[in-house]
Amino acid sequence: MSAENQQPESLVQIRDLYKKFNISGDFLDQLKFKGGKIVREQEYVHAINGVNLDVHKGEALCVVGESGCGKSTVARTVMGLLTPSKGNISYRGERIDNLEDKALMPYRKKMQMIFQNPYASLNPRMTIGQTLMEPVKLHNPTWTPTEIRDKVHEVMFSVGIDPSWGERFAHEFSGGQRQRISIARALAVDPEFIVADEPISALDVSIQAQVLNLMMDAQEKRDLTYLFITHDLSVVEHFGTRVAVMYLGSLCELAPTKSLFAAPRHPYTQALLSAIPRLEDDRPSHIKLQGEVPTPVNLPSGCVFHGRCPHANDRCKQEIPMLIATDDGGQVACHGVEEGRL
Ligand SMILES: Nc1ncnc2c1ncn2[C@@H]1O[C@H](COP(=O)(O)OP(=O)(O)OP(=O)(O)O)[C@@H](O)[C@H]1O
Repeated sequence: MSAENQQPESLVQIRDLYKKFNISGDFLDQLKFKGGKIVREQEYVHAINGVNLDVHKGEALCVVGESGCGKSTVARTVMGLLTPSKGNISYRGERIDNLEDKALMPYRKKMQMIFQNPYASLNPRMTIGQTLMEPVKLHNPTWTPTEIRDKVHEVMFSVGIDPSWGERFAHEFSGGQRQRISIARALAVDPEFIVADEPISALDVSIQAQVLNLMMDAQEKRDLTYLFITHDLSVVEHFGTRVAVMYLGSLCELAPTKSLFAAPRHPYTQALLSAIPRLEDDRPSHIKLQGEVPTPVNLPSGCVFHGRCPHANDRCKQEIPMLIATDDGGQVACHGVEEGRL
């Protein structure tokens, strides 16, 4: 088989994933007076609703969408920080969402996470050296102190933090430097896969590009795979191999980055992209969506986007669209595209 016909290797598999959060409050909050009787009612936020997604080895898969669409919940569920309400997560074909702590250890070494806020994610009572040494020791129990120190120095150097600063505390560093240290902590255990949840959005605009370049550099040198959560489409255009677009807990489109920006298929993706300021004259005019995103407590019937979609018909109001394959190797969940109307 020629190289271009080969299927990409799937590193992480997200299957039929649902996550709902119980927001009913305590027992007394749940009691409601209805039809002359007291009844107990539970309320849920339906944060993820049937997401299927594969992360390919070596890619940077960006997940985009407006605030509250479920991006972070996908990231946290993949990392085992949240338990799926339904569905499962596999790593190289092995299910990991139901593993006990001990069985999960080898995967914790392979899978690392970088968080949005470098101020909150570093322990203020530990020196940077201690912060970086801790995971190296944990995941390499047979290593000598010299091997551990060498590894810490190597990752500090690779993220542009002087290894001689190991005795300093997190508060002695700027936001950009702290995020570099968080990246170093993730890299210190030689992971294969990194989930980065809005890793640059808390940083000054002037240093966002530096941190992004650092992550791209690390990807190339260390053969990393990223699941990159962001609301910033200009970041995606530079960083992403493929893009997954989410709306109200569902995946509406998945496509190679170039195709998505050149020819978005889903009406929601088209509206999102039309909002990016561009210099070219041929840019599509801004598509202004009607109304607000509905509440994830009471999901709309049919396509979750139908209430705001300029192309919705009766079928869209009733039937949930399935993801269908597109010519460019992507997928789109839209009745209009499937019917050839769009
Ligand atoms: N622990 C929780 N309890 C209740 N609701 C939650 C919880 N975590 C997330 N949610 C809700 O789930 C939905 C999805 O949240 P999530 O943080 O995944 O979205 P997001 O796309 O990452 O948004 P943002 O970019 O603002 O972080 C939102 O409605 C959010 O309020």
